[in-house]
Amino acid sequence: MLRWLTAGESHGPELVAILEGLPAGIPVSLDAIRADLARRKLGYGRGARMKFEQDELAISGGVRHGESLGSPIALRIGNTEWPKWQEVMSPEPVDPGTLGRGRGAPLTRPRPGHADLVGMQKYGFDEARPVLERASARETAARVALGAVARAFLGELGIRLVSHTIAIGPVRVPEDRPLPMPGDVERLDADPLRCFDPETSERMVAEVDSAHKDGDTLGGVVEVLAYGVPPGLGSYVHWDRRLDAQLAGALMGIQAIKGVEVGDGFTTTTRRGSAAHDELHQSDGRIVRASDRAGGTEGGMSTGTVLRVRAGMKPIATVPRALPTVDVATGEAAPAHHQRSDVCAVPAAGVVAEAMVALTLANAVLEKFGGDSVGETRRNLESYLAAIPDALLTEIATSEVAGDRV
Ligand SMILES: Cc1cc2nc3c(=O)[nH]c(=O)nc-3n(C[C@H](O)[C@H](O)[C@H](O)COP(=O)(O)O)c2cc1C
Ligand SMILES: C=C(O[C@@H]1CC(C(=O)O)=C[C@@H](OP(=O)(O)O)[C@H]1O)C(=O)O
Repeated sequence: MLRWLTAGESHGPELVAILEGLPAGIPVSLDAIRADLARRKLGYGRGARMKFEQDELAISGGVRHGESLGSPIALRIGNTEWPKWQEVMSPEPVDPGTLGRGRGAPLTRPRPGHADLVGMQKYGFDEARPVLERASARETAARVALGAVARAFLGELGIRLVSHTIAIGPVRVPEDRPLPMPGDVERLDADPLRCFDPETSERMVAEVDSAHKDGDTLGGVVEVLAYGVPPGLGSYVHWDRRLDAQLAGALMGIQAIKGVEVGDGFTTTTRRGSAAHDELHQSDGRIVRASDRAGGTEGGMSTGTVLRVRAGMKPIATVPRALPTVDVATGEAAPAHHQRSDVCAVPAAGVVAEAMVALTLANAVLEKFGGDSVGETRRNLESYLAAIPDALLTEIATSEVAGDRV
């Protein structure tokens, strides 16, 4: 079983993350993790903080000479903004007199749609600072770092991931467009919205500009694809062993994600059964699926076709033209607090979603195949595949052979 934990506040000294349960022998490169951290900062519409804050990555355990040791992997990501926040976020008590001004002023006007109000009720705070510090999606940097390690493990088994933006607000990629492949990552990352369709991307940029001009924010939809996933990860035997349920939980666990679809998801509900499923046919001694509407799972198990999941993100809650709220210090109506924020963080959410899918798949792989070294995991996977009887053989949709969406 793979376990992972993150800790750290948005304006604290650093984020820390631990990943336990990965086998030895996985190539783990600081540069590869840094590259993923940089990808998480991408996207047209992100706020000023992404430009000046650097993610200072260090590995403090579990890796030697570029390879995992099988022991817990410990990562640290320093917040370069820390010097400005040392007093506000000091772990030691500070003089309340000096704290009450500037950055340390109490945030008593909770933002509708953020964690502020319920967090204050739940944890017994009289202002929102101690809530938003951990609710903030700054924490997703730690998950992306862990996800990069999980992806390196999956890569050793031929499983490769890619994510892209499907929609920004009402602007959506038409359903008949081809799916990106893992080899398209550079092109995707070069696009302002990480959108694979240039014409839609232009309209997305205009939508972000328009929201920005209006002092407003946007959400959208991202899609994660995994190629080379063997059949049989997850299980139908119990609810919490279903791969689709695990993926949905992992994606829903990302800040601001409010909907998840597996495959054609909600669109499937509008179809008749005869047009909703993936027919099985015989071709060259293999069973092939005539379409990929299910998105790579049946009965809570991976099918071997392209795994395709989508996550819907709500618009950013810190709306520049601040929403009406109540100042909990006075009981009076007031605009919600706002200093700065992203107009749209959907492209970044795609990179985070990719990390969460990688961690979920890595866990499912280890549950099925185990292994204390990556070589052992690989041998177990190969012998499982080799033991599938000829009459049941299907193709695994690797990134080399997978076709366009049907
Ligand atoms: C990558 C990313 C960046 C985000 N940036 C902001 C932001 O700048 N301002 C904001 O109010 N919310 C932002 N959010 C969303 C909030 O963190 C989220 O809405 C909040 O924690 C409340 O959780 P909930 O939306 O899941 O209920 C971001 C989310 C993600 C995934
Ligand atoms: C710092 C990050 O995202 C932050 C997530 C976030 C939120 O409320 O979730 C609010 C913003 O922080 P601030 O209010 O300090 O500008 C984002 O910048 C990051 O992704 O690294």
